Amino acid sequence: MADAFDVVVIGGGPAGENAAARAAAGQNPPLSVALVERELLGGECSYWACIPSKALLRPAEAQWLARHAPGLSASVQGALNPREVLRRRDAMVSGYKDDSQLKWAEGAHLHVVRGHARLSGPRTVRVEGQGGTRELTARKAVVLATGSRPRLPELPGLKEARPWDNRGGTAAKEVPRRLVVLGGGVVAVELSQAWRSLGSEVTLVQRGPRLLSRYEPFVGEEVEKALRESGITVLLGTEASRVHRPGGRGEVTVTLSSGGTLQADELLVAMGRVANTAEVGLETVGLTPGKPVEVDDQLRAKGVEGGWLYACGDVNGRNLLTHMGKYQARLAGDHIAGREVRAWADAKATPQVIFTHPQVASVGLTEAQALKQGLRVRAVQYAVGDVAGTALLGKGLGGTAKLVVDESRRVIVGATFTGPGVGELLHAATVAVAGEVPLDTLWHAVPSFPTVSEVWLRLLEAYGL
Ligand SMILES: Cc1cc2nc3c(=O)[nH]c(=O)nc-3n(C[C@H](O)[C@H](O)[C@H](O)COP(=O)(O)OP(=O)(O)OC[C@H]3O[C@@H](n4cnc5c(N)ncnc54)[C@H](O)[C@@H]3O)c2cc1C
Ligand SMILES: NC(=O)c1ccc[n+]([C@@H]2O[C@H](COP(=O)([O-])OP(=O)(O)OC[C@H]3O[C@@H](n4cnc5c(N)ncnc54)[C@H](O)[C@@H]3O)[C@@H](O)[C@H]2O)c1
Repeated sequence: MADAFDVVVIGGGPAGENAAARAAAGQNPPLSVALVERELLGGECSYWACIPSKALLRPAEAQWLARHAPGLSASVQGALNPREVLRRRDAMVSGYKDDSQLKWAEGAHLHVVRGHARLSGPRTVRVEGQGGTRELTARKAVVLATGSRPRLPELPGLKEARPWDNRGGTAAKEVPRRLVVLGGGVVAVELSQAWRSLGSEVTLVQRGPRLLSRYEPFVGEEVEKALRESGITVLLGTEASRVHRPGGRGEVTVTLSSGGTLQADELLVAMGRVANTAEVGLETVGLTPGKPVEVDDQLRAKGVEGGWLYACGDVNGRNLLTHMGKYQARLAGDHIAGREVRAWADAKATPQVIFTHPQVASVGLTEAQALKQGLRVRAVQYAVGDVAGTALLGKGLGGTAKLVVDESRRVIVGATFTGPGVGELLHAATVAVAGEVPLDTLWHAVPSFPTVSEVWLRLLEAYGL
């Protein structure tokens, strides 16, 4: 017999947890919500993505900042202690156990079901778990929040070489002596820097002409310079053409399109993600498996009659970021609970921090994206190192700040910062972009002296205020 709930959520990552909790709390009496998870509550982000990667990067960033502080730099010239860094990483991922998340879910009155879930028709979900198969029905809605998995390109020998993906790259117990990284996006630059800081000889291989190509051009240039300065070999415009590692262990050889070869002890593949929709029963409700689930601005799957299927987080392919998945999930949960919602921040005000040193922080459109959308924009730029607040943090730490202004409305549609700790500068920009705060009003938002935020004042002056 089927177990009936008001809502069934498939996938207990950040998106699924937030959709479930928000739906459960959104009505009086509360809706009954089942949350189905096949591995660990908390999802990829908590154990094999955001949290461990940032835990691995943090000591190196603190060391970088200290090494730029006159008076302190001489005391911090030694190497990091890899054992302690890896131990800290293990603590930050709760030893790969989800007890605390389970406690939270119970506190939020969610009914946690363990197992692999598949849609088996409209409003029905079949769960295969250790205790057998269980059929769940949803009176109001099913939320798909199954996330994404790494994309492994068709490269001869790659699969057999058993390369690291984000799991190997964040959960490894040993520091490889030599590491080759394929890709030039966010995962590639963050994890290259993390493993280099722990002592690996790192070679990063990027097919395109620059790193981090989705951001303002200075972002890739400045991160590339920092990677090279830390001893990482960066190969741009280079592709791997085959991989050889007999038995999937030991030394791995990567053949490059240029003809040369690289030898390493580990190979990390960081070439993007694929939505987890191949094995979730999409075909039983008329959707195509294997592709992201396209959604409307209420996060309902397009093409499903009755509007009972929602999709939040990486699985819908809108923005592969934890905070944006959680944003969508809050809106989906509210909509299920009967509130009017519209998800618009995805398209115009998505913030992101890349936790390299220097950090990269961006929100909204780049200048090139704004021009492509046909906006009449003017961009202004200022050196982050030229404000007193940055100089006080240390010597030679500065990066670049850039605002993209929509000239017809005199509002900011995009902002990008590089430099020390600029991630914490970003929310001001997100408020300005999402709130469409007019420049003439921003002029009266006075940044404190001497902080890095004074770069806002200089940018507005550069614009002509
Ligand atoms: C190395 C790395 C670092 C990252 N760092 C950041 C960062 O710093 N900041 C940031 O914002 N984003 C970061 N991201 C992106 C972020 O991890 C994802 O955007 C986020 O995890 C998406 O959340 P989600 O809930 O959609 O999916 P996931 O976190 O993937 O969770 C999906 C859950 O669903 C479960 N599941 C899947 N299929 C089924 C099924 N059929 N039945 C039951 N359960 C199922 C999975 O086991 C998993 O627990 C990073 C990604 C990587 C790879
Ligand atoms: N700090 C953060 O916010 C953070 C950190 C890590 C990951 N993430 C998110 O996780 C997602 C996945 O990150 P990612 O770095 O894997 O993906 P990505 O899309 O950022 O980068 C993929 C890289 O792989 C390269 N590539 C793709 N196919 C290739 C091929 N066949 N041959 C050679 N090169 C190829 C691309 O040129 C690109 O450089 C991203 O959306 C990212 O935003 C966010």
